Amino acid sequence: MNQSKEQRILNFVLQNAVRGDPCSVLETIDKYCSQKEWAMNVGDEKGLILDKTVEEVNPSVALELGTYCGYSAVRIARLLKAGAHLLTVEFNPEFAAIAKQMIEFAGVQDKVKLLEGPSEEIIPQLKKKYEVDTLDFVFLDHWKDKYTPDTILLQECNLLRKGSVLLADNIIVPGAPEFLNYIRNNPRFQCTNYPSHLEYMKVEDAMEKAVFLG
Ligand SMILES: O=C(NC/C=C/[C@H]1OC[C@H](O)[C@@H]1O)c1cc([N+](=O)[O-])cc(O)c1O
Ligand SMILES: [Mg+2]
Repeated sequence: MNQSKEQRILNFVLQNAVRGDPCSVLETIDKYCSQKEWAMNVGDEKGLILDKTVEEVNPSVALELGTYCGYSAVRIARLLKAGAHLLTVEFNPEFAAIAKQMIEFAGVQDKVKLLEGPSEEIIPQLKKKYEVDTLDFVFLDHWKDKYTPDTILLQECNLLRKGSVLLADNIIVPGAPEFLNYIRNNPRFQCTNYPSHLEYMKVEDAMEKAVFLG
């Protein structure tokens, strides 16, 4: 059976990146996906916005929704301080299997917990099953129509505290209009827009940062 694109991306990393070097893994994925096959990693341009936000928040506990191949999990984990960790949620088993290998090859597995399943099932388990008190940082990059219901669910599960930072990818492409409307009209969030470009393309995209005001 022929390989998936995600398997080809992983193989390219295993053969060309430096084991245990997260930056090398990121560069190698970006090289493959800009030169050979496009894939929906946050990429190097929007990745810089992600980096700056993670460095600013310096989270002890971070959540990512939509792991895919693990590019942004590696990107986030490489910046986490000692003792901090990232929980990343992926419901597609094939993607989760690829991401697990990607995270281990990058050497950040001790900082990342990959949770396989639908976000709406996992979010309500974070406190009891995954010993989360509150989340300092949340990266939303999964199905765009799940950004809003999952943001509401995070609040209902008391997983956000005053100052928790949400960062959402793909505000323009594929777009998350309902989320943008929800979050920008919600007095409990302070929003900032970061114009950028769709990964590996000359197409406009943007990220939206939303700080929970408690
Ligand atoms: O659908 C996108 N992401 C959501 C992926 C959602 C889920 O697809 C299967 C897997 O469970 C993954 O989590 C997406 C799509 C594009 N795009 O240009 O089509 C660009 C992006 O950055 C994206 O994150
Ligand atoms: Mg995305």
